[in-house]
Amino acid sequence: MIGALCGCWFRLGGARQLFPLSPLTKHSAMTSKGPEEEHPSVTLFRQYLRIRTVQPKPDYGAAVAFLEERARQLGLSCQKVEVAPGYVVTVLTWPGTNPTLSSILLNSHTDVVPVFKEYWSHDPFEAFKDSEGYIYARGAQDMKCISIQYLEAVRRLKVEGHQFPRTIHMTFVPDEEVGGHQGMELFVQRPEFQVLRAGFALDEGLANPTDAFTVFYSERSPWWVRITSTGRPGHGSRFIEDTAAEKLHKVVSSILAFREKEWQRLQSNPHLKEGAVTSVNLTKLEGGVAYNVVPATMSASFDFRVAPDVDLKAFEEQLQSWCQAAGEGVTFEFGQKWTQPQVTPTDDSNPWWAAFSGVCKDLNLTLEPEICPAATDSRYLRAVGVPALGFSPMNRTPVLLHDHDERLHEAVFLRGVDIYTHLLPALASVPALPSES
Ligand SMILES: CSCC[C@H](NC(C)=O)C(=O)O
Ligand SMILES: [Zn+2]
Ligand SMILES: [Zn+2]
Repeated sequence: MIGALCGCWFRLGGARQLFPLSPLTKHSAMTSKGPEEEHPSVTLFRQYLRIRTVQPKPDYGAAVAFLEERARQLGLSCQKVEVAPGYVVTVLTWPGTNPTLSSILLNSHTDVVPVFKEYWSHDPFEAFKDSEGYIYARGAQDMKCISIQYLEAVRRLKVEGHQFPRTIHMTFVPDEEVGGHQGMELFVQRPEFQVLRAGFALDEGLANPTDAFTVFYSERSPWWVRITSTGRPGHGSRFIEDTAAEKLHKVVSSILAFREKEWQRLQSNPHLKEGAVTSVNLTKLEGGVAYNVVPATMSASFDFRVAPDVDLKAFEEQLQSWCQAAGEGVTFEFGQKWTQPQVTPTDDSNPWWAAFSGVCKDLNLTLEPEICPAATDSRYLRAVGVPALGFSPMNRTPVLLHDHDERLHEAVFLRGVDIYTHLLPALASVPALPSES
């Protein structure tokens, strides 16, 4: 029964027949009627979504076991690299026919962000599918869909008997949602990573509510800055001079004025996208012990996201001068400071981009190349010289990552499998680069 229906689904997803139903309202036409009719790729996706890899205590063991089983089913080798105690990077490899060429790295993270269960319409770890075909789950968009799409695209291509010159590695990494410090940041420094000889990587992007697909070619640099102001303490009833609060207020005003300037720059230029300007938010205020005690120390924490074209040395000097202008005893420290922003070229001088965008053009997909406003594991890959694109093939889909009721329509998910089924042959067949001959 399932086999017969699978055949039907595969024909629907065949080459050049991608999503023949154009408007979003036609999603329901590709919806399964009941569990017995569900596409097996969707069933696999829902199984993966049920694994509780939720921060701050992800069940990584269950995810790794799931991936090992996928490797077994697909006939792929599976390597486990423990980059820190309990933090395993799982690598599934489909060898290419020409081992002298660099490889394609398909990256996804296994962890997901926490939920506020009371705000969800369905249990976020049940992977409930409603009658229209929407799958509700934490990780449905970010980014368990992509892990399964990679696996299912590879499975289809292998079943069809394809082989490509370049090796394809699928890396499944932990810890991304808390910064990747125990995941990709360590992995790229390991000999096991060097051995992969990654020439190009795909990683996560973002859903796009329009007909177009977002693709990230760079990221803003996260700078988390804590400003500490010290001043004269005393009784809350007095006019004390040189207080910590007064000086902190000055710095906060300078930074919020800068925020306003960047916001206006974004608003007034329709060619600029959010990732192209520097953003900042005041995210923490700390200090004080009682209403009537003027504290000697107060601090403010900011989440800066610095655009990739900003001179970082000059930007740090700007921070310094805002603090100095506020008075004596105002200092800053970094909670996070990324200083290696890289841009993956999006013109035909980059053969990886030519292959990626060429497939999208053939499939009639409109791309919106942008700078990622947030930070993903792509930054670690680009920093070690691997060009990377952030791509989550979800158009006509509201951006619901990290949100309540994160969900993805099964037809969009399946179309994503089709898209990778076309992308992988092109990327894994990019001819030898000058550096490889
Ligand atoms: C800077 S480490 C934290 C990483 C996190 N990534 C995402 C995608 O939300 C962020 O940008 O805040
Ligand atoms: Zn993510
Ligand atoms: Zn995330």
